[in-house]
Amino acid sequence: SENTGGSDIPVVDLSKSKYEVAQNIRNVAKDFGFFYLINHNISQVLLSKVFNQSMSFFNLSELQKLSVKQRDGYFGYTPFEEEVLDKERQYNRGDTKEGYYVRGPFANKERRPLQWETLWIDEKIIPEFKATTLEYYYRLKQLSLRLTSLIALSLNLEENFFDNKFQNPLDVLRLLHYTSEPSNISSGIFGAGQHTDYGMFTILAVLDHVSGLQIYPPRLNRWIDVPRLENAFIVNLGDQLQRWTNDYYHSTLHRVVIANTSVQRYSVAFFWEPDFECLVSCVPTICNEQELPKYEPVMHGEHLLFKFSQGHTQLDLKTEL
Ligand SMILES: O=C(O)CCC(=O)C(=O)O
Ligand SMILES: [Fe+2]
Repeated sequence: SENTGGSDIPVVDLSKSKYEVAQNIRNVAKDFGFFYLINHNISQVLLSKVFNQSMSFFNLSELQKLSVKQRDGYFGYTPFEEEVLDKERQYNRGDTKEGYYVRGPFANKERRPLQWETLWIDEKIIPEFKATTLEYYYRLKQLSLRLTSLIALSLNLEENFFDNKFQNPLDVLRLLHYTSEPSNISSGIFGAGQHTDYGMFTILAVLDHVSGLQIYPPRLNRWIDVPRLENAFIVNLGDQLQRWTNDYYHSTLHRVVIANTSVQRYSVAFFWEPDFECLVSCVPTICNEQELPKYEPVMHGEHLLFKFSQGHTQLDLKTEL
């Protein structure tokens, strides 16, 4: 049985040998699609700086935040209830959270679909914001590359199997802030509606002990809590990894349910997304004469645009296609 760090969720320990880690990932990817990641070498000092910057940003006036509001061609601020992750259940109101998407610039200069620049908050307003969030963004990029080669190993692929799929990755960091309004499942009020993530995987950091994240692992058929684990990231596998593995690895449904609490919830998610042009199809160590692909190949950018337009209905993404 897996080490579960005191909750139902397994732990993957990056201080072990890469073969042990790969085996570990393989064991948890199918039944959970979620794991805690420990010994990831990202300092708690940097993490608390990121959360401090996040709080400074979300504490600004609505007017200041709206000055960097997300618009076509740019990443930025998404106001409360702007996003609706689960239209079916959230029939009445969007997610009770606000967010801020940030990422570094792309190496290739010409404007490409979804290679959006970030609208940065003025450094006169929050001096350290850009430097701190970008430092964290680049650290998580490195960590994601490492995790990507471990996932390749876990699938009996060459460690560099995915490298050519992440030449201009569409990765993005998102700061999130939830109001203290309690969720109400029957009224369709959620911190974040149920969804799966769109890319290869997501690395999530949660501030303090404000829980609320719940997942629906395939084998359990019920929602379980994912409490915060000290010094650990929460990693969840996304749609494209499920597709690459012909459903062997699972992109697990999750949601945020805010309990009645006086403490507000802050989290930071790093979404690890392949290149726009990356064609995602079943990997050769899984699909063969016996096992046929369940899915047509899909271009990652098209999947991402589709999902993005479903959640952010106020954005006009026509020019991206
Ligand atoms: O804030 C969280 O804990 C989860 C957020 C999430 O699932 C997402 O933004 O995709
Ligand atoms: Fe998510």
